[in-house]
Amino acid sequence: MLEINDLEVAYGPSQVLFGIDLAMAEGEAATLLGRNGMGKTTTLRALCGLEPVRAGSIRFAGERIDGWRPDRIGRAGIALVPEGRQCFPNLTVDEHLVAFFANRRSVATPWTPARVYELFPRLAERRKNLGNQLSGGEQQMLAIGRALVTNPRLLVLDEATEGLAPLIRDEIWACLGRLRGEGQSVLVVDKYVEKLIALADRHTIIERGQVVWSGSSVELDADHGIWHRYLGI
Ligand SMILES: Nc1ncnc2c1ncn2[C@@H]1O[C@H](COP(=O)(O)OP(=O)(O)OP(=O)(O)O)[C@@H](O)[C@H]1O
Repeated sequence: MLEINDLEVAYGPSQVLFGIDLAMAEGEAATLLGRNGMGKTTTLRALCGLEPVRAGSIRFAGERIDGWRPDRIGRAGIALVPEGRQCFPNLTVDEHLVAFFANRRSVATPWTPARVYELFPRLAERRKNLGNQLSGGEQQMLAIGRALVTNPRLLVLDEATEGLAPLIRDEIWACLGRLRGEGQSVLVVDKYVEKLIALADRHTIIERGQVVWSGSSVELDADHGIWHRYLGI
């Protein structure tokens, strides 16, 4: 479903990705790991068309999508839950979900605003609140809901548990586990390796814009030397 080959990205003269490879099959959950500033967010942003690709290729669902505009990539079925949530301050919760709802692939049981409210009852209580009137946890739930109602083939989450209270974080992990159980393909960047091992099938670790390790949850779980060496844990 997704194949990133030899991806290179630069911010002006400063190159930050030096040939990232990553592949995912439909229904898989994969992670991208690495210390701060190693290029995880940049990889996700390039995948979503938010940073220009300098070299390499990105194929999704049989098409080469590098060079496409972000809205086209979104319509092709990739939805991003961005770092920092990026909820619209002047739209209500309801407006976020209604504006983004689409069932382009005609899935049998699509994510609708009503289903998102079942998933996150706290959001239902806040449905008339504006984006800037929500707590961090509520904004995160809204960012996930906004991505889900596009009914994506691939859901991409960048640090979705960052800065949240432990109970809310657990709620987000439970939500991701449920999505995974329903067969949703997910690509996750996060810091909680134990949670990610439980959630995902495959992991890719990057360091200074290059892949330094990739393998299964079993392999990552078995070798804490990898955690120490590449993740500083
Ligand atoms: N807009 C930008 N302009 C210039 N350099 C940038 C920009 N965004 C990121 N960088 C640099 O690119 C490198 C990779 O950053 P990136 O945000 O992709 O890392 P990351 O692995 O996601 O880290 P973090 O966990 O801190 O978000 C870093 O050195 C960062 O300083």
